[in-house]
Amino acid sequence: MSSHELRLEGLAVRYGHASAVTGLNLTAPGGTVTALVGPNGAGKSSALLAAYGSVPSTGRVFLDGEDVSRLKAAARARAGIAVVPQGRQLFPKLNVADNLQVMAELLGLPRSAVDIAIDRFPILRTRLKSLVGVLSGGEQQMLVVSRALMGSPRVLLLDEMMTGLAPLIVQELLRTVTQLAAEGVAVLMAEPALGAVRGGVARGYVLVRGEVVATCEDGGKALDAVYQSKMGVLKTAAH
Ligand SMILES: Nc1ncnc2c1ncn2[C@@H]1O[C@H](COP(=O)(O)OP(=O)(O)OP(=O)(O)O)[C@@H](O)[C@H]1O
Repeated sequence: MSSHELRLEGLAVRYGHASAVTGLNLTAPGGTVTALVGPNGAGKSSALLAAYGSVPSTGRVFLDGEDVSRLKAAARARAGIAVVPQGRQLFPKLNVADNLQVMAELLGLPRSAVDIAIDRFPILRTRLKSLVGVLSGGEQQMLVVSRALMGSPRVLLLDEMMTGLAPLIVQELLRTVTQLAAEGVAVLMAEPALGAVRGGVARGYVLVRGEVVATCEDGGKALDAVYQSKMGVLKTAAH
């Protein structure tokens, strides 16, 4: 079983004159879940989308040591980087099976890949012909995770995956994600607060205004404490 790695070196994202991410250095090794925590607007989504290749950036992105910075998003997806985007980006007027088929085609996978993806969460099989727009938030998120895993990715980027979901769904998704990490997938999870997922996180980075202000290798609980203390300092400084 091989363990994968995502490495970002000097990653920077700008929107016009505004800087969203500045010189981000980060490593997400397989075997564990790495978190990227930070308040709204910190640049978490921008960093993940830049790693995936769907927003322009400077700096370098390495997948298992290989520089993929020059590849477009579709090529990075085929190389093994998958994303669960904030807002899910499903096709609400297509059914569950057809949403998965779109990704199968993007990745050049056979029709059987759709069946395998559906079986990842049993509830999806019962909703196969349902339009995605009528699924619950939890069902939609399971579909997005199944879709992200279709190409057996080496790197999995999760952008606020747990926001607004019921605790039972959060725990089910967290089990799936920690299992994938244990199998060697490099998992990078961006969240504005660790909350219920603390237990699944092994290490992480605190991002504020596009910059890493702290790192932690001692588990989710310790990372949360570091994050809280950084936010406290920022609040105090603002007063
Ligand atoms: N498409 C865009 N055009 C212009 N500015 C943007 C765009 N996307 C994000 N930004 C800005 O970049 C900064 C970082 O946003 P980003 O969404 O990456 O942060 P975030 O940490 O993911 O926040 P959130 O939790 O609110 O999604 C913010 O100031 C945001 O307003």
